Order: sequence, then C-alpha cells, then structure tokens
Amino acid sequence: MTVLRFDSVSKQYPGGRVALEDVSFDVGAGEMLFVTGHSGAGKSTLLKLIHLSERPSRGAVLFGERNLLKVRGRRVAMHRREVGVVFQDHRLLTDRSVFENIALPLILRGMRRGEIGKRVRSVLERLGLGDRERALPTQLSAGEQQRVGIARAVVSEPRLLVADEPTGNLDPTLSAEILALFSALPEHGTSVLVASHDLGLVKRMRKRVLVLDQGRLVDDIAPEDLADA
Ligand SMILES: Nc1ncnc2c1ncn2[C@@H]1O[C@H](COP(=O)(O)OP(=O)(O)OP(=O)(O)O)[C@@H](O)[C@H]1O
Repeated sequence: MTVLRFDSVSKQYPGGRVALEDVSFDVGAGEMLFVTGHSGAGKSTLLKLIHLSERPSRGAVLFGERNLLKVRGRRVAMHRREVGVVFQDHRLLTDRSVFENIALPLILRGMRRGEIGKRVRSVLERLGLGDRERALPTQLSAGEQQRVGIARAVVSEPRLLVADEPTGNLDPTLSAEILALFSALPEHGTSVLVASHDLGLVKRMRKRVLVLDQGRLVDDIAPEDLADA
C-alpha cells in the first residue's frame, strides 16, 4: 500500500527560486527512507509540501487517497494530525512540562484525560524518558529534548513521520540512538521519511535513500545497493 506519492512535483518559490523540479516517488506503508543532498538541494521543501507549510507549483502530492492540493482551511489541521513532524530545533513549549508538551496534540483532539495519560506514559517509556515527565524542556539535555520532540510527533500514531535533520546538533551516539528509535516505528505501522545531509549516517542505516541535487531527484537507492559506510 502506498502512503505517500509525489507525482511530477515542482516547487518554485516566489522570487523565482526553483527548489524542486519534476520529482516523483512513492513511499509504502511501514517503510523508512532517507532523503539526502547538499545544502539547498530541496530536502526541507520536499518535507514542507508533505505537512502543508508549502504548496507545489506543479504536479501532485498524494497522501493515501488525499490530493494535498485540495486540502484547505480546517482540513489542513486534520491532515497534520496524520503526519508527525520532527524539527531540528524541537520547538517545545518552554513553560510546559515534558508530559504537557507531549499531551498537547491529544488534548487538542479532545481525547479523554485517562487515555491521554496512558498514551503519553507509554511513549515516554519507549523513548527512555519515563522519569522525566515533570521536567521543563530547559532542564533537559539536547538529546532528551530531541526525544521529547519525537514523542510529541509519534503520540498521535501518525501514518507518516517526517523529520528534518533530526540529528543535526547531536553527538554520534545520540544520533544513532534517535535513528534506532525511528527504525522501530514502522513496526508500529508508521512510515518514516528523514531528511539528512549526513551521508555517513544515512549509509549506516541501510535504508532506501532518495538523492536530491538542485531540486532534481537524481537517485533512488535500494538498501542492498548502498556502499558500505
Ligand atoms: N521561502 C523561500 N523563499 C525563497 N526561496 C526559498 C525558500 N525556502 C527555500 N528556498 C530556496 O529553495 C532551495 C531549496 O531549499 P531547501 O531549504 O528545500 O533546501 P535543503 O536541501 O533543505 O537545504 P539545507 O540542507 O541547507 O537545509 C534553496 O535554494 C533555498 O534558497
């Protein structure tokens, strides 16, 4: 089953910059893959089209049966509940506890308090944050903050998780740890798309890799065809 399809997608920003040019690919249910390329290659733009912070100039982005070009108004928020997003800079609410940060998407959905408690604690345990639920984000290490960002993105059990340079500021051990967490998500039914310019790291993960170069998809490499890192 296909979760995400890019069909001849181009994106030109106002001002003339072409960020993506005729990009086509599919992501299957429960698949994890990377998108890589030099700075400015179009990685962030590709992710932004998926969570609707940008719109394509040409072509179509399909999420399951949903053509994202037709998603407007209130439906944008509904769409975003099915796509978890992990940002490099975490974007946590600094005056709210770890628990509250993670619970927020469930509170917004109107979920019952008992159910919210159960779900948040289960995600906290999975991410090794069981004893940090009352802490404020400022009291956490960079790696812990990043894991809270991931917990918030996965707590709604999204069909797709997109992550933009999720290991950007982390040391190699923490980076590996975070990527191992992502690798476990497909078992829970979530497909995962990670943008990273760190080629060594991408190769070590041994997953499918899309390569962007100046907005063009120039390679789509299967795990078995990856050279050793
Ligand atoms: N809002 C914008 N307005 C105009 N041009 C933009 C905008 N956002 C990105 N661009 C341009 O589009 C191109 C692709 O940018 P994008 O951020 O997608 O690349 P990237 O591969 O994620 O780069 P990086 O690894 O540096 O984050 C770049 O040339 C960039 O300057």
